[in-house]
Amino acid sequence: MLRVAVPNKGALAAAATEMLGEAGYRKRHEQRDLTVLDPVNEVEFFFLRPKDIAIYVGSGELDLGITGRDLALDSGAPVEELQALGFGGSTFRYAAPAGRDWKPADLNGKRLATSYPRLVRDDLARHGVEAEVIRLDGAVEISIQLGVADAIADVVESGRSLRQNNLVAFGDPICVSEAVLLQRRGAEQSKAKSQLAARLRGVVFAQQYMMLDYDCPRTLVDRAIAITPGLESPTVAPLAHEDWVAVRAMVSRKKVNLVMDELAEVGAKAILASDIRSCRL
Ligand SMILES: Nc1ncnc2c1ncn2[C@@H]1O[C@H](COP(=O)(O)OP(=O)(O)OP(=O)(O)O)[C@@H](O)[C@H]1O
Ligand SMILES: O=P(O)(O)OC[C@H]1O[C@H](OP(=O)(O)OP(=O)(O)O)[C@H](O)[C@@H]1O
Ligand SMILES: [Mg+2]
Repeated sequence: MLRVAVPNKGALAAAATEMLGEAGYRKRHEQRDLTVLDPVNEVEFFFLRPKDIAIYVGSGELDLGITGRDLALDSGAPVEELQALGFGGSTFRYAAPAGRDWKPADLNGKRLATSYPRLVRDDLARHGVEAEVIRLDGAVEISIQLGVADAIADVVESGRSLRQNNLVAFGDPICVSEAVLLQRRGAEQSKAKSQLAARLRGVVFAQQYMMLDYDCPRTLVDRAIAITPGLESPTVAPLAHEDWVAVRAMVSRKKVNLVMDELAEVGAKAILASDIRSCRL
């Protein structure tokens, strides 16, 4: 039985559960359940705090875990990424009161509040900066106003929390994070583990692509398939009207509207874009 850790609350929990559901695994029905057995797929899921997940996986007690890259780095646990999962994206950054041009070197001798002390200490050491790291559990942005810190290092997603507190981010991001599938560093591969990773990869790819179907005059098909080359090659199928063909190709979700505009301009008709739920490439 494969033992897999999943975030039980916070920013990653809903999307992680959703992705596992799309990949064909059993979902938990009760928010408070700490374990779910999926006998069909021979997996047991453990719903844990995202901060703790890398520790369980690094110790070898659990085979796989889903958590944030930043949280995994901060734990210091010996884990490695098998697959980036494309959700829970954020950057982890230094920030300080607006109105001054801050640089990481300015943190020397300052008090720096964060919920990710190891990630921050490692980065300060890389910059050769000596600062006092103050560990807080959350609401870190308010700590400067309340007088316990001079600067912070925190998760930035939209940047709204920084703006609301009149703070500016500075320096390169300490970490560019997203949710990741982890295993213990150097752990042996098993069929069960690679199957779960492949299923999640299938959902990640499916979310990044759309399926495009359209009809195209036979004379224009070369121009059309240059716009939609697909992954290997597009499907071109005959239609009842012999002057026309049907084309089917996967297209990057981000570019799909642009591609549809170009196809329409070339003379394609009945251009349909549909979601892909999962795939194996
Ligand atoms: N807007 C966001 N706020 C916090 N974490 C985010 C956000 N967007 C993505 N993340 C990622 O989610 C993970 C943090 O999740 P976690 O559940 O610990 O934080 P949280 O949602 O702030 O929960 P809590 O405040 O209860 O600790 C990190 O990997 C972080 O990069
Ligand atoms: O850039 P933004 O889109 O504003 O998102 C980032 C903010 O969201 C999170 O806080 P959360 O609401 O989880 O509160 P917390 O600080 O108490 O964890 C995170 O810690 C940042 O404060
Ligand atoms: Mg938080």
